Amino acid sequence: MLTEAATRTLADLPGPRGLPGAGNALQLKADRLHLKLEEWAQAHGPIFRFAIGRRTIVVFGEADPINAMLRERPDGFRRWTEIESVFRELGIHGVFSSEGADWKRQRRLAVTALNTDHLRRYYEIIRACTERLHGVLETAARAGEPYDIQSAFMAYTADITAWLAFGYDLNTLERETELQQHLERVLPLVSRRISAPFPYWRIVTPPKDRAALRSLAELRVAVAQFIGQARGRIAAHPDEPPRNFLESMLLAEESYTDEEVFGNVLTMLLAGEDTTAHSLAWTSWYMASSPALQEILFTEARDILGQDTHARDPQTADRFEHADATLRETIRMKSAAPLLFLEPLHDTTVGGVELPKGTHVIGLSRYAEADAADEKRQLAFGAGPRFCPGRNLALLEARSALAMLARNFEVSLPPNAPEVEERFGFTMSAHGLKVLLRERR
Ligand code: HEM
Repeated sequence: MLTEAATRTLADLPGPRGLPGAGNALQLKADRLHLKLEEWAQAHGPIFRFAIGRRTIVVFGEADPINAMLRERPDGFRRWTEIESVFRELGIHGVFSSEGADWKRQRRLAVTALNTDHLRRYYEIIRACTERLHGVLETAARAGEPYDIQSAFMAYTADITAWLAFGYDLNTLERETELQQHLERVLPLVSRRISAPFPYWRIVTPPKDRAALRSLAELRVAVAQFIGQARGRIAAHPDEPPRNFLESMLLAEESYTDEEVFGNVLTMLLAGEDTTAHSLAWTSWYMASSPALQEILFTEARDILGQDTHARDPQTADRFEHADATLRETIRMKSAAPLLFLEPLHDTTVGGVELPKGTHVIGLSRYAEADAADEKRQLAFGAGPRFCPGRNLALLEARSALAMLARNFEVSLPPNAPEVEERFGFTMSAHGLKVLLRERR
């Protein structure tokens, strides 16, 4: 347990002035939450408090106390209670939203499914999706119109995650499918509900929520298909060991409920799609904004790939040092997860502040990272026992896509394009990003 001496209580902390009853709720927009909190950290210092309705929230913007809390899980800290209840109510409750013993069991399977050996054995999946992505970008380049590259990256990451974690080839890259639009609506819904001052959805369902709930219902139908296929494969080859996360859940001795299997399939899709796709989208924005960076990435890709369009094996994918460094720096500056939601399970003290059990805490991972040059203290993928198990997959698939992009296309921003904005919807996306692509020979 954290045992430092407390010098301040919650009441002693600085913070923005709010209104009686509403607190600071009226100063916050759900889709710009991270920007407002970072602005308040500048104004009030790295540890401050604000309120949404009657709920006081303590914000930490320094790497050390955030790291300390993350490392105290699962016994000292948990994710916000609302994360579990909202995910559970929406039927997407899995390893991300679980706690305690439930989390431990699911975590083991997730880590095994996403471990480096497994990924390298199945690199062919990443390669095939990179080749498809190349085809899709080629068509966009020939059309010559401003192009929504973030959607293409979303299809790319959804296809890889589904194929690797469930053995199911969605092929949203090449097939007309609405699955991706459905996926895109779910995390913003989660975000609205978690940060709501009260459970508004018990009283009224706004149109945005209704659309997201319809999407969730469609996703459940699609997920039932993956599970049906996996059960079919297991029945046909009963002696073979599980080949992926879904088969491990279906074959595990300690059986998983249908709700847990569903929840985890959706959790993996949601965790694996947005984060990596947004990071790739921001990287393409940096490329489009910096001809010098683009030249470095192109030269590296041409030197390694020659006339080939993409990396055909994991050893080649590992050679793109500049692409890797660009991705890591992008993930640091344009963090897909700029807010980490924590809650102490006992009364405790962090950063000299007394935190009673159940206090809502937010860690500003990007803001805190600005002073965390040491990679061990960086927070873009979290830290401690709940560190992102998909980090290596994210970096491998992103490297493969970025090397392909840099080798085959020049990326630019359309003339007079509106400014690209950071938007928060549980993950942080590049809102309004459109690029022009030109094929390289
Ligand atoms: C650039 C890409 C990604 C970023 C920035 C990212 C970031 C994060 C962060 C910050 C967390 C919370 C960690 C913590 O609480 O300490 C997390 C958790 C998680 N991520 Fe990722 N992630 C990425 C890609 C992926 C991918 C590709 C997958 C899987 C396909 C994935 C699966 C998960 C899961 C299952 C959890 C929950 C772990 C747990 O609660 O034990 N992530 N990720």
